Amino acid sequence: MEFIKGHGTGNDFVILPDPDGALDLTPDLVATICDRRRGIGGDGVLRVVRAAKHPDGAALAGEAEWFMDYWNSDGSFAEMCGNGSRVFVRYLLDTGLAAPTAGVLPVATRAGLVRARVDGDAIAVEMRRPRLYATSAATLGGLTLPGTAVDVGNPHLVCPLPSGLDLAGLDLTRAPGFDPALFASGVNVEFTVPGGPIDGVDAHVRMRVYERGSAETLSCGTGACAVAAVALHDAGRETGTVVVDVPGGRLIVTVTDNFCWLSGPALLIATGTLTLPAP
Ligand SMILES: N[C@@H](CCC[C@H](N)C(=O)O)C(=O)O
Repeated sequence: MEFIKGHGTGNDFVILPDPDGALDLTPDLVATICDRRRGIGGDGVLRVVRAAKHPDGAALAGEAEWFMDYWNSDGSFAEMCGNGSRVFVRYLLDTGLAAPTAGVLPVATRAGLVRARVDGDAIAVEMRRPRLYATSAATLGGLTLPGTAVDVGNPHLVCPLPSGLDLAGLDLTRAPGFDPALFASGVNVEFTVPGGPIDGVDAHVRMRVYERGSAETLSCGTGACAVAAVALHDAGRETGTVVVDVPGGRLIVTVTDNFCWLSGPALLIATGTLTLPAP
């Protein structure tokens, strides 16, 4: 079958066009496709299905033609993927499968509807406003790092590093520990340090992330939204614009009273034919 490879700030995805939802996509198949030696390699899979043809998208079929069926590289589902939705929209636009109406293209996801806008080379998606709901902690090596639990449709734990601790020095080859009572379905963990001042924005943060289901990635869009919401909250603000630098580039997050805009580059880089394993 045809596949397309794309990425947003280095968060890379294998796109599988499956308009009628006919493909028998299993966790094992997703894990094989995402394997960087035995497969194509990616942080996740974006299956492109008509909303009406997928049980998780059907309720939104009146509002969006296409459903982003997102899978993590280990074959688990996630409710939402910020960078994935931006790459998904790039694919829909470049192939002509969809076109914006009045500048806006809606996409159905497991976390509800996201609305996308093309913004020069960047694609911006409007998602739900991040909800800060608890304090918790991550453990890493011998460290216990306090953080804030944030719901962006999917779960996040944002841990600002104490001064003196270097972001680049963290060993994220292993999963950080977290409180399973608070995060029963697992959590994406972001580690942050302040960035230098940038004119015209309310905060600037640098982050690394260990994603649920995908290990360390070069970027996480929903993670950037969670980090921005915590940075604004710590600055005594509820809304504003935050520059979030990830290892794979730069994302801009704008939190409004009701929504959160995530903007950054989204590129398609290759197409090919995937030979599916014999059943
Ligand atoms: N990289 C994504 C998030 C993907 C899902 C996440 N690993 C989860 O399990 O919640 C993003 O850009 O938001």
